[in-house]
Amino acid sequence: MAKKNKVNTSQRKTLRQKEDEYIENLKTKIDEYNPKITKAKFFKDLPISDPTLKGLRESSFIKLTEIQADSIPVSLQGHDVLAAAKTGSGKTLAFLVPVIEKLYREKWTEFDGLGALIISPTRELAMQIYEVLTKIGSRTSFSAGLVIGGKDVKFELERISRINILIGTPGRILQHLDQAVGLNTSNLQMLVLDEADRCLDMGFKKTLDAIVDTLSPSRQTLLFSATQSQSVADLARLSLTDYKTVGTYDVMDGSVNKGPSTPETLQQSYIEVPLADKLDILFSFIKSHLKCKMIVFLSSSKQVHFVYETFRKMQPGISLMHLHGRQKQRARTETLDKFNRAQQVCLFATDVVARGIDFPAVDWVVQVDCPEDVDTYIHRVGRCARYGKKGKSLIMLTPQEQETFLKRLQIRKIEPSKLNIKQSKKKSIKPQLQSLLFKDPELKYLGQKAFISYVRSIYVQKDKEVFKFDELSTEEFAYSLGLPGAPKIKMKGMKTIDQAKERKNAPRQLAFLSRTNEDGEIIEDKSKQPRTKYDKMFERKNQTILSEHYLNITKAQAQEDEDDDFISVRRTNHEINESELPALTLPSSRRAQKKALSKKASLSSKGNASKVVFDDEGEAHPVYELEGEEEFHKKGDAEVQKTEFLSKESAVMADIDGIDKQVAKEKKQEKKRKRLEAIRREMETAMEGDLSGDDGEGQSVAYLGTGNLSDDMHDDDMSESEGHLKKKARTVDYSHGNKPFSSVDDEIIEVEEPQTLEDLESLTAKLIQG
Ligand SMILES: Nc1ncnc2c1ncn2[C@@H]1O[C@H](COP(=O)(O)OP(=O)(O)OP(=O)(O)O)[C@@H](O)[C@H]1O
Repeated sequence: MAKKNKVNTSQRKTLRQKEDEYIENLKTKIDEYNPKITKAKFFKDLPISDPTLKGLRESSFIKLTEIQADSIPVSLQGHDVLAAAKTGSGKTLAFLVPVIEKLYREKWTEFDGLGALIISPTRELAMQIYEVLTKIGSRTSFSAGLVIGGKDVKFELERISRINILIGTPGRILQHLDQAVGLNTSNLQMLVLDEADRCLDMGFKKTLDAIVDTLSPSRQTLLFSATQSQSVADLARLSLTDYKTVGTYDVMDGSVNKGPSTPETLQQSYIEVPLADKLDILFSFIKSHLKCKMIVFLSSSKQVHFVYETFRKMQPGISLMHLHGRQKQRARTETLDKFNRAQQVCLFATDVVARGIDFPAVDWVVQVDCPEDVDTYIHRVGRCARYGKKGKSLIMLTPQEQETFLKRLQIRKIEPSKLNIKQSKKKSIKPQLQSLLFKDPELKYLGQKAFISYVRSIYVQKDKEVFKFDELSTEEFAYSLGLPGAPKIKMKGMKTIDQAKERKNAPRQLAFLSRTNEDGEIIEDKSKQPRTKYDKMFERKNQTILSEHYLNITKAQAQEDEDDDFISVRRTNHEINESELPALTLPSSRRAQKKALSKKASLSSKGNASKVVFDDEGEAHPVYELEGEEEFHKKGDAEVQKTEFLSKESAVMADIDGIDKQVAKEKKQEKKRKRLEAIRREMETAMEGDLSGDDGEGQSVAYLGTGNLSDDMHDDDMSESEGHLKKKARTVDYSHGNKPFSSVDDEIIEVEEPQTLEDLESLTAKLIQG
């Protein structure tokens, strides 16, 4: 329902004049503000407009944090800013307030197009910034857009041209700049690079350079990060002009080191743990902190997945969640939402949430795997002890990592205290893990993947003084995950590859010779032979060998495994143990080679050509070996022996049959599961429709104050129709009604409160059309 409050021309003129005067007054106050003399304590002390102040107050932001007090006045004065401040110190507001204010002072309207661009490294962070912006900007009239996912260009073209403040991830923004004619940056007033260090770490350097290249040099740029590095300094040189530095500095040239980059309210500790005991310690830790909210960092998605799945089965007594980059955006958003609301919960995560995300009231950050560097450490622990609140962190360091990593921390003035584990609290979960993996081939598969990704992560680490690949106790580590043995891993460029090459280049026949047994017979590659039923039986009985079913799962999942070209798993048991082979060496001289290959030599090595079979103990017997008659009769009546033999054999056959049926059933179930999964995925894609182009990511465009993003992004199990039924009617004032000086006719549009991203989109469309 649209109402119209009529304002006549002269009233409008007066309002416009008042607005101009108000803005001029604001500009004077900004120019007169001397940060060296005045240090504002409250937002109200700053030269900022009433609508922003109201938005801040309504969101309970009254007092300034240090970085806000230091940087906002400088940014308001129009300088480029390079700001570094500790995690959780309030950097988001430090750049959002100047952004809103700049557009306000410029009397920006939807017709002026893009006024500010905010780039953040991850989608979660972009959403968080968007959410804060919609809160504090609720009293302004700018439109804000979030671009974090795939989208049909035509759909975006219509909307993006009317966005005033665009927030997004680097790749997505560049795509827009490349494709969307509607995204016109010629008018851009401000560029914000949030978590610049993280953007660079994630390999966005070129993308950022390309974005910066397309923007007008007259824009103002704010560059924020929690840690400083040479690459941030380089980026600053390229993207900032005549900039002011604000906040803490660490290791930059000519910079001042103002102390540790971690919050004072954070109590940090470390513990020395052999790699193979980490999960035991982690489980005990969780069990003794059931009333806490904690984030547990592991180095890869596969480890997160494995630990989450196994710990869930062992039920430590606290709600468990997991979050990593390989999950769909929808699942990630949902988990973030649930974690934020929960009070006692343990979240297993990768570094995808290490930076920037503002989790409320986290008590503990536990780093099970050593971070790649001190910056990552700082960001991880920064998920707690935010905005002056207390928090605790624990890092597990292996004896190999400990000394050097502690030194690295010390250089940055971070000195965690040592914790010792009480012997009474130590409890091994290895037997439980082994039993779980024994029973469930999928868990075993996850365990193998976790093993590989950890070993791989150590191999690829840059800091070889901390991460000592050669000192990894792989067998013990595999055992600690519940695996029967360490999967064989081949790393590109390692010795084994060279050895393989050497072997490959040797004359073929000689290579065969080197694989002959003591009898001169060639040991054939079993995998090339057709597998008999008995081979299969053996595979099933022997738990250390992959079953058919298990192999099927591994094949199916291997396709999605990015590591495959880098490393390959092979079960130890499938390998011929070279040390057990006869010590044959390749003849070195040509003469010796010729001799070795001569027919005579070959025949002499083969010995007697009569056929033999081997018993369970490996003893050779002639193929037809009849039992002595006397011995046979000693065993009892022939008829009874026959019956016994038949019943024994039929019992064996029944067993085998049972196993075969089970395998067939499992195969069928697996097929069904995959079919259902495919249908589910299709349905999801269909439901996401236009909203989600390539990978389920979303995009939204909305006028500020149109609702809470997390609500909008939240996707309940509820069906779409149910979702619509639940909508509440809500009135959104899209005019300048709340602004002290309005230049547009007051107009009220009644809209439904958005529940989902789709709702938010359609609401935006309505507003734009309106
Ligand atoms: N002036 C303020 N008054 C009250 N709370 C504030 C204020 N500024 C920020 N906060 C709160 O402090 C928390 C941390 O803020 P923010 O996420 O902006 O920190 P950050 O410096 O960006 O951290 P990180 O480096 O980890 O991204 C948030 O919950 C935010 O709401």
